[in-house]
Amino acid sequence: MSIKPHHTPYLKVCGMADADSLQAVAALQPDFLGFIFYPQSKRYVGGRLPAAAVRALPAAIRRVGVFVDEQPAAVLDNVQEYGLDVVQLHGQESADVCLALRMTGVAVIKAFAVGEEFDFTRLEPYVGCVDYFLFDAAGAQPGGNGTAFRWELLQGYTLPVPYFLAGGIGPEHAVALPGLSLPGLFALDLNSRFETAPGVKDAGQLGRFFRALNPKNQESYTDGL
Ligand SMILES: O=C(O)c1ccccc1NCC(=O)[C@H](O)[C@H](O)COP(=O)(O)O
Repeated sequence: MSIKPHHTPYLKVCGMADADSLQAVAALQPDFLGFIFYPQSKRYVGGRLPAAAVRALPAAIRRVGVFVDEQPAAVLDNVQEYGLDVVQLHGQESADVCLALRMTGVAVIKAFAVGEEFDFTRLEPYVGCVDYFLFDAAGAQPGGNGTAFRWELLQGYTLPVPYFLAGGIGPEHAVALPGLSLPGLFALDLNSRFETAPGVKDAGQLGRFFRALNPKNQESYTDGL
């Protein structure tokens, strides 16, 4: 019998669009760093972050490109140019598009916007076509809205696809997150709640948050809230 070791969720910091902040956040060794390839986003990497700075990241940090209803050929061009390990599809991409991209060897995250309720049967066609789901709060923008959905909706999750929990996760959640037990939870996604400006992350605040996810450090963290 094998016993799977319990681990705290992996950490993804998304929406990196500033070279200095990229270096500071990379030094914290997150598991994933996300880059937005959606021109309408305030965190769009185009013209802000050289591809070479992304390619130069340590291999232990997985580079995630976030796309919204982009042509697969354009997604793959950016995979090459930026050395992306993972593509996060944050629009209405079909299961077929996800599978076609995955077959090229890049890992695929399919994002879904969660409102007051969520119909989990929508996910079924994607099983086997993606590596991960990402559940984000529905809002005015496709992502980066800074609001949370009701995480309890995930308590009955039964699909064999691990997921990223996203949407409005902020410094105050470090207290509740270590005790959060959601089936299938793989990683936490942090973005606008840790910014000093769009695309510029507060590495000090992120570092305190990372440390606080270790329950042993909780008491000193709440002193600082
Ligand atoms: O962050 C954006 O500007 C963005 C724009 C368009 C599509 C996706 C986008 N972000 C993707 C993410 O994975 C975010 O981290 C996620 O939406 C959560 O963001 P936040 O609510 O700010 O924590």
